[in-house]
Amino acid sequence: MTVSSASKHYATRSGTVHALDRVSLQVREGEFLCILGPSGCGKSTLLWSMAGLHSLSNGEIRLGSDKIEKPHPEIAMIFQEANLLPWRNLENNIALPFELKRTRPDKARIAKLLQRVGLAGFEHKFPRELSGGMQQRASIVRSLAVNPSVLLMDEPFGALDAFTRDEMNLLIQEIWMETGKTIIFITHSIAEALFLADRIVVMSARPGRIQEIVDVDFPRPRPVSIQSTPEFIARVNDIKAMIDHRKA
Ligand SMILES: Nc1ncnc2c1ncn2[C@@H]1O[C@H](COP(=O)(O)OP(=O)(O)OP(=O)(O)O)[C@@H](O)[C@H]1O
Repeated sequence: MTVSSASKHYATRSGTVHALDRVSLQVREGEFLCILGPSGCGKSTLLWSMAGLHSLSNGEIRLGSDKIEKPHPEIAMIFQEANLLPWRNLENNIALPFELKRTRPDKARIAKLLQRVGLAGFEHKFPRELSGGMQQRASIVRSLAVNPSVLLMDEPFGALDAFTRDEMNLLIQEIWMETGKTIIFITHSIAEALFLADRIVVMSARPGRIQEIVDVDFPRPRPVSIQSTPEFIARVNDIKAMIDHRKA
């Protein structure tokens, strides 16, 4: 995916908000890219534009030769909230993207994915009967069921408790290693970005710009315990200093 000089202004009652300023980025096929930055730096604006859910004021985003101006079948998005429909059971929630595309749900693929994320046997449960982590796993299945090549994740685990978040980070790492999908993942957490990413895009606050792109080369699979190693902590501090320095 290629982002070329993407800028976004929002017109509000109190004036124009300059949310993104000439952001250019080449996302490599199959990479795990994390976007890290303070609240309000335009991370969601950038991701939503990549999903074709927001239009840019200037610049363009492409997947291969396709210009992204509306949702694209190869690009799926996962939000902070699982956004399952409360009146549908899991199976019918996962079937929704197929219904929208007027195609038949790929039952074999869905069963495999449910098994993969530990939700086999829960097909007939309703969202209220599931924990937050389980709901988010279901939303991952819903996104992967249509087999997109790019998965956009907007702080998907931000609302979960620390243990569930660790579990979900391990799961998404495994899924990424197994499927080779391109994942673009927004987070506020330096540790989460370092745990997951091949590269971290550090953004600066308004107007949102790319401050720095950091390569992360810890070998995979990365265990949760890597986060307490001196090397990991040193990298967290490096990025923290980069962000603090920018504020000064
Ligand atoms: N629809 C909108 N109308 C007006 N201003 C908006 C709109 N959406 C976002 N903004 C503003 O644009 C800026 C960037 O917002 P955005 O949500 O992209 O940032 P973010 O980095 O994702 O923030 P957070 O981490 O808090 O979710 C913010 O100042 C926000 O208030």
